[in-house]
Amino acid sequence: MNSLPIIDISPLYNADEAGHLAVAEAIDRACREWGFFYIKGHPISAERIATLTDHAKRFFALPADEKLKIDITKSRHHRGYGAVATEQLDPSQPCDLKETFDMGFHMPADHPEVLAGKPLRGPNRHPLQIEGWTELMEGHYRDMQDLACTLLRAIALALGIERDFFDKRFVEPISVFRMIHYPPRQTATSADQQGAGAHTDYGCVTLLYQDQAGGLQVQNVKGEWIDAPPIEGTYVVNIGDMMARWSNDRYKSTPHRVISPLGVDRYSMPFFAEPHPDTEIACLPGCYDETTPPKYPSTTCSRYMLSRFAETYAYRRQGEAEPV
Ligand SMILES: N=C(N)NCCCC[C@H](N)C(=O)O
Ligand SMILES: O=C(O)CCC(=O)C(=O)O
Ligand SMILES: [Fe+2]
Repeated sequence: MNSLPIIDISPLYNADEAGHLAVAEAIDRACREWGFFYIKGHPISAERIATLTDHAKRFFALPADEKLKIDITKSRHHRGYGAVATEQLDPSQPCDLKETFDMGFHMPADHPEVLAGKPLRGPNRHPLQIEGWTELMEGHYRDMQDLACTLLRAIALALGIERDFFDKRFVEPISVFRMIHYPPRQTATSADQQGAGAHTDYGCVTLLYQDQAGGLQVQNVKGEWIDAPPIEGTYVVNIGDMMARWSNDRYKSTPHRVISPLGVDRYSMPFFAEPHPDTEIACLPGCYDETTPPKYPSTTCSRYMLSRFAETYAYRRQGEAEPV
């Protein structure tokens, strides 16, 4: 078994319970065996993807000083533009050869949680130079959160917990929508300067749109890297570490990486689904018993996320005060 499953999730959008169950079972199997799968039959249109891609290309083509007006390393709330080498997903490798735009759940500056200085809470920082950007991205963020919650309801069904377990926890979430530009790799031998170093994701589930350039690789059970090639009209979905903790490793959080293609630009757009920051992440009922006790101590979403950020962002590692 060396290729990732493709699951048609359209039955989740109609009322037939048998259809929901069949999809939940397919997702359950994929999460146990791979922690990775493709979905088709989702509601994000090809036009939406085309518009987003056009906006991403326009943004990343701006001069550096324009992009750096929303520099993420100068954002108190972890929003905005990350230049090449801002992030280092694999600490044993050079910094990632990619630039990024990150947005989250928008909270106005006068919101009580923002005034209280709660980590990761605050307003989005959009590139105002690009007309229509803010409306497009804020609408897409809501649509991606809805899609994530639809998948999470199927996961809840598979895990035998209340169907709305995750919906309740994803109110005012810290989910992130990110756009990524991977500049082309110049020579065949520069494969070790990775677009994204090997890592596991931090959150619950990640929903990834990738363009046709290729380069995403996933580790199989034998530890070999296999390609997760682009498949038109699909999203790649993967389990993150918080879901692995919640499910006591019933669901795998699988290492993956991006080897930038030679001589071509690559664009991708992951949505990292992460719950409300105060959510407790502790082994779910039904995921442990006497023979398999909980493997991870309980933590909270925000505590866990901040510890992971500190490992992969050089500027957060240096013990600098939170920037403005
Ligand atoms: N969730 C947030 N905020 N992510 C921003 C960094 C993305 C890196 C990482 N692979 C990840 O799993 O998150
Ligand atoms: O760009 C991709 O295809 C994957 C990116 C990724 O794994 C991440 O940002 O966590
Ligand atoms: Fe990832």
